[in-house]
Amino acid sequence: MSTTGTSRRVAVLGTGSWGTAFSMILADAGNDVTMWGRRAEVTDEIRRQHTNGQYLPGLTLSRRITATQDVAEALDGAQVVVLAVPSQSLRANLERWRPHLPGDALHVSLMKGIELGTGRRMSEVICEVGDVDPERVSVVTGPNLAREIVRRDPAASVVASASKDTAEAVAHACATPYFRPYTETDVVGCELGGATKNVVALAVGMAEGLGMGDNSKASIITRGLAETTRLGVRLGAKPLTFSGLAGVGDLIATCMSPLSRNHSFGVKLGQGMTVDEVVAETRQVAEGVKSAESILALAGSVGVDMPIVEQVAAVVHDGRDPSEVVTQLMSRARKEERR
Ligand SMILES: NC(=O)C1=CN([C@@H]2O[C@H](COP(=O)(O)OP(=O)(O)OC[C@H]3O[C@@H](n4cnc5c(N)ncnc54)[C@H](O)[C@@H]3O)[C@@H](O)[C@H]2O)C=CC1
Ligand SMILES: O=C(CO)COP(=O)(O)O
Repeated sequence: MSTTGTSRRVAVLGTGSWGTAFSMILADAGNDVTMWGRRAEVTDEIRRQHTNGQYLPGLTLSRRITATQDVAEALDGAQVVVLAVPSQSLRANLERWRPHLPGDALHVSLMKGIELGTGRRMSEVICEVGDVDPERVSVVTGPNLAREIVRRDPAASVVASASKDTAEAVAHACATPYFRPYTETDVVGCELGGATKNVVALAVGMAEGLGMGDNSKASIITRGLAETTRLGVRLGAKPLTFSGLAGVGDLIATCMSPLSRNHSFGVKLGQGMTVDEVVAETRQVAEGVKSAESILALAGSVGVDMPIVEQVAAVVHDGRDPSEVVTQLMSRARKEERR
């Protein structure tokens, strides 16, 4: 694999699917990567066998990638710190990691969720708890299913930061012949797009599990985009961000792919499993399950109507039957499409 970036020392905190796939991208781009993970069996396997069989079976990792359970070791000398843990665990993890975070490093969020209780985006949690300057924080988001990325199938993505220089530096560090990052300054729009598409994918999955076809799924995706844009614009995002990779791009990938954990979670709910049953057999994070509640609360706090998110939250938190969701959505008062 040819390299396209200047070599940097990168710490990737999180050894799940996306932390591992993104480490592969970083190594292919010429960087040296130290991953941090909680479980010795995973970090030992990455370090000794150059594989992560639980999350990405069949992948052989570059010798540029190593792994440790010691966060101080992972962060020592890191020029870029990549955060890839489940969104709802970020705050508690950052509280432990804070003493070791290199003050001059660029921080990159790979996470697609909104924090429960605070309604904060992940970059906000990084700035607040990690005490990081917003100009040194960026977000990588877009249609990037980890299991396709590790096949090195071509994909595009967005690196968003308040600082154009930071976005450019991070994009440079992760550009490879199969991974094409675009830069963006609309951090709010990119993070809301990434978090909300997971909830919409749950709804699309439910429709599929109930036996509905492509008209139904396309309608949910499109109306999901409308309510995502409504919330984003109210919170200061640029409307056009939602027609880009962080909006439509990620919605299409996540809502249509059987590789999406959120989509698959929704399918199982539609087929009649309970949330607890699906959680029990799901070993990876489906962020939309928690973000449905936090996004709904965020929308409520600024007076934005999000009927699809509301119905998903009713299913995953209040046990509403998915078939009732359809009736609820279809019986809403008719209105103009753009309102
Ligand atoms: N997998 C994918 O295709 C993509 C995922 N993302 C986002 O990346 C973020 C991470 O997701 P994945 O790596 O896919 O999840 P995953 O479920 O594959 O891995 C999560 C990792 O975090 C660890 N973990 C779980 N609870 C933890 C805790 N309390 N503290 C510290 N570590 C904990 C797990 O052991 C695992 O190593 C999510 O926000 C997800 O939405 C974004 C783009 C693509
Ligand atoms: O964010 C993703 C693709 O861009 C991954 O989606 P899932 O978390 O639903 O697998």
